[in-house]
Amino acid sequence: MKLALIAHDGKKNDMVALAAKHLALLQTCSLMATGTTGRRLSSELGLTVDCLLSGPHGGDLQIGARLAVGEVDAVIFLRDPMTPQPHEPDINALVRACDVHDVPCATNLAGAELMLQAWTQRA
Ligand SMILES: O=C(CO)COP(=O)(O)O
Repeated sequence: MKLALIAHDGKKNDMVALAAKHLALLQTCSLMATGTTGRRLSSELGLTVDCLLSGPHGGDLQIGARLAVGEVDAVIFLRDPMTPQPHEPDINALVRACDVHDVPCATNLAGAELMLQAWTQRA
């Protein structure tokens, strides 16, 4: 599975904990992530992650571009709904691209858990 992982700063600890919980599955995936998220997953969990640009510098758009050409199977995007983001248009573009291309996109922990549990049962 080609999985994109993204977390806003207020959700990065949640992302690391989620990935730690599902480490065995994620080790079988081809992972990409926005820069800071990816570096944390790599350094703290030893995951191999294709780290793109940081979100505010275009990382969401890079993932969206890959998704549009079939290079992303699913997205976990732990957004922080309480903190305004300078690159809100990029975030909306990525979520829209998921809807346009019917790619599953979990934007909170509960949805991400369901997604990863479903993938674990299929694996
Ligand atoms: O801002 C982000 C997504 O919109 C996340 O980017 P980073 O993983 O580089 O912090």
